[in-house]
Amino acid sequence: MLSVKNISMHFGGLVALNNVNMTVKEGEIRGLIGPNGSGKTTLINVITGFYAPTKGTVEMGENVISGRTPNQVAKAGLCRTFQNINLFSEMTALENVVTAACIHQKINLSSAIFQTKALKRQESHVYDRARELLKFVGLDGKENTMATNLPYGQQRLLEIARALATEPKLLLLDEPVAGMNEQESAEAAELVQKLRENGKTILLIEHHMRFVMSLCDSLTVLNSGAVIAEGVPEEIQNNEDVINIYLGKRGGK
Ligand SMILES: Nc1ncnc2c1ncn2[C@@H]1O[C@H](COP(=O)(O)OP(=O)(O)OP(=O)(O)O)[C@@H](O)[C@H]1O
Repeated sequence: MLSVKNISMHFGGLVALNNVNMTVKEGEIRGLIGPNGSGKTTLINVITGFYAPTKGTVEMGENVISGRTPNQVAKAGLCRTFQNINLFSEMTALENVVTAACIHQKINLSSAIFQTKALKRQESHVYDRARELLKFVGLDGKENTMATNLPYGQQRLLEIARALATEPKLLLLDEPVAGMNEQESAEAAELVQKLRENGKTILLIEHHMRFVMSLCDSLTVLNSGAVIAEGVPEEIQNNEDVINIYLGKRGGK
């Protein structure tokens, strides 16, 4: 579904990514791990169109998406959540999801001015879908709560609902459980499982090793901008290079 081909990214003289290759298969949960500064965020920014790579291509199915804008990438079926919460804090939970859903709506000027029946039908469909998504992530009853007034764990769930509103084929979750307590991360793990059962393909960047190892079908490990290992969680846990550069350092929490 997603193919990262020979991607390099240079910032001046600094080589943040060096010839990275990665394939994410339809329906899988792929983990992307690596120590701080290994290039995970840079790779995500390349995949989602925030950076144009110095070299290489990113493809979604048959389409080349590298070099396109984040909006165009979202329209091609790839949506992300952010490491730091990136919600519209002065909007309600429902409004946050509705706003994201609008990228798929084709509203022409005359129907907006004349408030046609078709437009009203479209609007009511968007609101229904947004309510459904809030329920799916466990936020039913919170529709009218301001995003900023939700507890931290629920704000992260709202981010996921908002990403889902763009109907992505591939959902990219950037450190979804960062800052969550154990109970919240267990709930987030259940949600990610539920997403997979619903046919979503997921690329997950996360430092929380137990979360990653229990959820992912396969993992890609980056170190100093290069892929040093790929495989199922058990292979990665037993890979000596990985143990030395990453799990060993962090004690595999
Ligand atoms: N916009 C930028 N300009 C210059 N250097 C950058 C930029 N973004 C990232 N880098 C550098 O690229 C390298 C990879 O950083 P990156 O943030 O991608 O790593 P990471 O694996 O996501 O780290 P973390 O786990 O701490 O988020 C680092 O040396 C970083 O300083």
